[in-house]
Amino acid sequence: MLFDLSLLGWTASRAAELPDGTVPGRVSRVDRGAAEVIAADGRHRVKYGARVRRASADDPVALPCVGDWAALSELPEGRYELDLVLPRHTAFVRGGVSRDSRGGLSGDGQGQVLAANVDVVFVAEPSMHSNDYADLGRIERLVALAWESGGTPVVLVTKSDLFEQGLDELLADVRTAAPGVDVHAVSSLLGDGVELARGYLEGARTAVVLGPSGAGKSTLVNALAGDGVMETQQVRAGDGRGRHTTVHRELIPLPDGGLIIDTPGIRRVGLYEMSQGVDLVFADIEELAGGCRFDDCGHDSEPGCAVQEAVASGELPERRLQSWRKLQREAAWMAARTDARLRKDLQSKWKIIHKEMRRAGRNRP
Ligand SMILES: Nc1nc2c(ncn2[C@@H]2O[C@H](COP(=O)(O)OP(=O)(O)OP(=O)(O)O)[C@@H](O)[C@H]2O)c(=O)[nH]1
Ligand SMILES: [Zn+2]
Repeated sequence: MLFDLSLLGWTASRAAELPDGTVPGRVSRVDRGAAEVIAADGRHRVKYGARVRRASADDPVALPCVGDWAALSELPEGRYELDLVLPRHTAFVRGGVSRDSRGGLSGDGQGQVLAANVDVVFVAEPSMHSNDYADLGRIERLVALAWESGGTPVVLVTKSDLFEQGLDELLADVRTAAPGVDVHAVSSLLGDGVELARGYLEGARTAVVLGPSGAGKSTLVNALAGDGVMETQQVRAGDGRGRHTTVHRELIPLPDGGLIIDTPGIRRVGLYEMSQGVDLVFADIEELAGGCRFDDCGHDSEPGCAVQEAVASGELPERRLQSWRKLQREAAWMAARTDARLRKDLQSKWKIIHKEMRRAGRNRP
């Protein structure tokens, strides 16, 4: 099967980053030291070249991850090797935090990239969950994660068909929790809002869907992918894996271009480092804070606190301030546990790689 890479997000500016003598491929899945990539001539399973192995031995952030664009070099017999990960435009990075058997948390200072080059982050929050309404605090948290990744959040209030009345009021509340972010109601069941969501993928953009279990993420992905998912299953059936094997695709190309990344890692997103993301979600509080008497005001009981005044006057919902406190604490906690070097290394590493590639580009015959 042939792929039109431009439908997978390949662009001229990406092409300029590709070293001579290599071909591009997009990582659709990784496991056990190898990746599945989609190249123009089809899907391939590829091993990592020496350069990738060396870099990732020092730092797991250099490991290929789903969504990466990679430079592949050709081996005999039509096989490829993954030579280089092209610069990531966005990345979901998780600090090396794991839960031990006793439920405690430990950080090993090693980050991990869960997904790369995600343009649009759909934050799916059910309009109703059991008997509860949409959880605004959870929306704030996931929108912060989305900003932190470098992608653009879009909030989808799912299962909107469960609401007969009051949906507009609910959407208005959700908008206060996500200032500056598009908010839409979606019912995958009725098909409402699905085309609106698809619109965000125009121009071959890549999306993920974040949200709690039962939010309707899979149902939405299926509604968006439609025939696309069927097609990938047929391809899989063709390679002898049996028709009825459920294949969990992690990078799903949509029929009209655009892609959805759906990985267990992204689904289980818990804690990330997210200091900047929190600031963006609480832009209203940040702005009010400009009027506080003290620069380092904690908006608690400090005199001349403009944030407390706004709560008192009803301008700022008390819930927002509580939510801000909670996420601030979490972000500080994460920052203490995530190797601060990680991000710096990540940035300088890409700078060096960029420079190397530019030099290589100039020396092209
Ligand atoms: N009423 C209604 N139910 C929906 C809608 N979308 C999904 N559901 C139902 O909600 C349940 C959960 O949907 P999923 O798509 O599996 O949810 P998920 O977010 O993928 O859940 P996890 O896989 O656990 O993360 C299923 O029973 C769906 O049929 C919708 O638009 N309206
Ligand atoms: Zn203050």
